[in-house]
Amino acid sequence: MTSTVSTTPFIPAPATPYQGDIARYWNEEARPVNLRLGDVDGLYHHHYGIGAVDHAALGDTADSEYEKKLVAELHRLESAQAELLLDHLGAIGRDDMLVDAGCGRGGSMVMAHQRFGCKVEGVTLSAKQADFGNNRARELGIEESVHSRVCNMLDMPFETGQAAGSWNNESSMYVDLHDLMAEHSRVLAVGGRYVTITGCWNPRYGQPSKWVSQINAHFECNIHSRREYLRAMADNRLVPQAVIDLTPDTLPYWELRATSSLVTGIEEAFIESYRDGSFQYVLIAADRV
Ligand SMILES: C[S@@+](CC[C@H](N)C(=O)[O-])C[C@H]1O[C@@H](n2cnc3c(N)ncnc32)[C@H](O)[C@@H]1O
Ligand SMILES: CC(C)=CCC/C(C)=C/COP(=O)(O)OP(=O)(O)O
Ligand SMILES: [Mg+2]
Repeated sequence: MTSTVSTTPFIPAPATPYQGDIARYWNEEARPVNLRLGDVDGLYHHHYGIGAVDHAALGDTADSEYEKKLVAELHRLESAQAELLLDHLGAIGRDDMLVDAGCGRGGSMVMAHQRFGCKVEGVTLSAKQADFGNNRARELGIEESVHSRVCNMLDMPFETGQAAGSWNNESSMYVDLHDLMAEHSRVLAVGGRYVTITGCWNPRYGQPSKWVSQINAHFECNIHSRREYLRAMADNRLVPQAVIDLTPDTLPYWELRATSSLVTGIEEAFIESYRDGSFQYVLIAADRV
């Protein structure tokens, strides 16, 4: 009798039915706006962009190459967003370990490794995304350093104090924030840095606006308020070192995206909620004390 060795990594059962739905959502996701942008240079993101549009680079809308330039410009702005997140991780050495909680297809992880030379561990609920990220890492010859796995970010297989830095890039709206900050606080070394870039509803508006409800329905997520982020961090030894309102910096991305053939239908909700002040795009960097 011969024994067979499975090469398929163990995929844990979802912790909740909701997490099962989210795993399915990302396993089925294949929007051209994400794949076409990633194809520009092989960094695949599932987050949005920041910074001014380079109109000189875009050129004339009548140009036959315009759509290609538009895709490259949207991608440049998305990578600029990830660069800003990495800027806030502080001094990271080659021997350090970083954690990307909700890593998607792994674009930010590759950028982190290219910048710091360190090990980067990613977790996602989607087996398809983890495979995609690991395949990209293999293609780049960095699979020893950049690794994705299917895992709940609220229960990560890392030792207490193991990480020098950790982040959520548009992935915190799928979980309870107290549970999330407790888990980051656990895996981070004292003196380590946590960074999130997220969309959050603005307590000054009162309650989530109709646009925020529309975004929640579109992505099956549950956007938190800015207040909830700060409270969950404060309760878990994460002390904000920077809170940056990126709303004015992300609007040009959305206004440009709304003119492209790759629109998905959610552009109006982002543009209107950023404009009416009910929704904000923020970066929060916090020290683990
Ligand atoms: C919008 S994507 C962001 C991906 C990535 N951070 C990026 O910037 O490209 C959201 C990600 O969060 C992940 N996610 C949601 N809930 C999660 C959970 N409980 N544990 C691990 N990952 C989760 C999804 O699997 C998906 O990869
Ligand atoms: C800021 C907020 C509220 C984000 C919600 C999480 C989310 C789905 C981010 C973008 O993913 P994506 O890149 O797959 O989306 P799209 O297809 O719209 O580009
Ligand atoms: Mg996208």
